[in-house]
Amino acid sequence: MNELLKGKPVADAIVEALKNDTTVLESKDIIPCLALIRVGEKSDDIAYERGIVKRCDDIGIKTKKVELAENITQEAFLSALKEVNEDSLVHGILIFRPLPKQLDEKVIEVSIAPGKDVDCLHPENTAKLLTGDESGFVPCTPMAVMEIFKHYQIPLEGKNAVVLGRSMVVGKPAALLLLQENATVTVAHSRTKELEKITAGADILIAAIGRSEFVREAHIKEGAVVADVGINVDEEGNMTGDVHQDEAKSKAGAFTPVPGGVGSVTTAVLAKQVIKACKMQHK
Ligand SMILES: Nc1nc(=O)c2c([nH]1)NC[C@@H]1CN(c3ccc(C(=O)N[C@@H](CCC(=O)O)C(=O)O)cc3)C=[N+]21
Repeated sequence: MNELLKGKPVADAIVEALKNDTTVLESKDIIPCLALIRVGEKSDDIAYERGIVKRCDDIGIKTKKVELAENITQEAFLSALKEVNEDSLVHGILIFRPLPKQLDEKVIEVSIAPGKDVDCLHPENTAKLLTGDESGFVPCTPMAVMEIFKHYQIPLEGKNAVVLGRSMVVGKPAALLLLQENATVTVAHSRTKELEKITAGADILIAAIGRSEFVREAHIKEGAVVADVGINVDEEGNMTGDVHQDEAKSKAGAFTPVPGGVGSVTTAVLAKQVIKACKMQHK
């Protein structure tokens, strides 16, 4: 059996639940609002921004675009951030990354209001993720993977899960979330020896290395569940994942397509966290 784990039904289910929330909030004259801080005009930031705005519009979440010049100083950036931190009409803040070199991400991370940090930048939220404290926010992409597993009722307890990649945005948080669901977790990365042997033992494989079609047939255990987090765009504008789709199709038991998989759930998870932030701020 080979199941395609499409993102759309997962995103639709999340969105339906959120629409109830926005209706209730609206009856109390509260409009949830997400501030999007973009520095410069990078095409992948703009692609993500477009997806976020469309999703938020549909749910009834307001978006406030904060567009800053590519050469903005650290001081000016922090003052723009302070403004949305202190704006009581803004409930969530997302900063597109990576930021240009003149900006110090370490300082920016601790400057975002933790209660509005829907993308889990602030160390207070990463600490909550580590300890399993659900009052914090989780990075949207690994959360999207977990929502897909939940929706398709993929058992995780006691399973061998291998996360390929160790970034703060996907790999590390994915490992923690899988651990919380009682999987046995291995984190593999570019320096891992005999990588194929390790991934080929995985019941659950999460590919988050950022290399187009890196995961081939030999990496995949027969019947495994494969989640592909990669969004790679080639010169012709075609989107590919970190997994070779045809080879996953012949070997995996279930896998997420690209496009139309994890990426399509990410904005729904982001919206969910904005509603969570909004509710917390109006308690
Ligand atoms: N703090 C932060 N978090 C990010 O996750 C982040 C970021 N900054 N900066 C930019 C990159 C790039 N990125 C994209 C996401 C979706 C599409 C995209 O095209 N999504 C399609 C669906 C893709 C699919 O179906 O797989 C859509 O929304 O319709 C592109 C690019 C996120 N990033």
